[in-house]
Amino acid sequence: MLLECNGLVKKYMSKTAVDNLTLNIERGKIYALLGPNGSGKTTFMKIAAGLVKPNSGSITFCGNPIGVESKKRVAYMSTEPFFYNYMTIDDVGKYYQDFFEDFDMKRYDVLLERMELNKRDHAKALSSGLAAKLKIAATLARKSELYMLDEPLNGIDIISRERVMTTILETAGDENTIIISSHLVDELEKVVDNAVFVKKGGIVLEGSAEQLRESHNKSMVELYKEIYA
Ligand SMILES: Nc1ncnc2c1ncn2[C@@H]1O[C@H](COP(=O)(O)OP(=O)(O)OP(=O)(O)O)[C@@H](O)[C@H]1O
Repeated sequence: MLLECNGLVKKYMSKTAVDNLTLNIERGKIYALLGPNGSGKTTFMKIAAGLVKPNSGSITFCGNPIGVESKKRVAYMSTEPFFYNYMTIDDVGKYYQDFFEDFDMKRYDVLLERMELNKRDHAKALSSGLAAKLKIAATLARKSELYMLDEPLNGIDIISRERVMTTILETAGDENTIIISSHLVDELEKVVDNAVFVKKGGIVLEGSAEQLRESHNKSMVELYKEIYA
């Protein structure tokens, strides 16, 4: 198992963001992490990325606790901006290269081309959609075993979304694992292997997307509406 979580709890003061979450993530699969605003998706990803410590429960990556070693092998893309105002797109690549041993500049160049981004442009001058594409390019340029992308399609126009999703899947490769959180269930439905429905910090439904569709005789969009309406 790539990631094993047992009874994870994370509280922010009196607010329980992740509540007794138990989940196994398998290698080589694509996961949709689904749930309404405030359901705990980001907090879970931050725990798995080693940025937030759970109050209780356990989480391991390849059998070892989350820490310095796992951080080298896990690429996490947050919803927050990550570059400084002075940076060009070229600088963003160099900055990432300094931070991450697995960052591949050639791969970054290919991704920039796919995303129609120019290395000389200033990151702060990009439209929100282009800035979203830059974040994806920088994250995917790492040769990681687990990619966790928090709302990667936010701000990206409907025409580009399919191309961006294809780029994500092709770049990550079949042997690696992707967890994508999104509200755009219909966009994910076409591409994911597994779906995890989160509500109030816990998992309410989880499994292979195909099996969930078959056993409930509903699309993921219909299931989503049923669970959260
Ligand atoms: N740093 C923080 N301090 C206090 N409360 C927080 C903090 N981060 C998250 N929370 C709270 O924890 C809960 C879960 O938040 P989280 O961001 O994990 O949800 P989410 O499912 O990712 O939501 P969204 O879809 O809106 O991004 C929310 O109620 C949120 O207000």
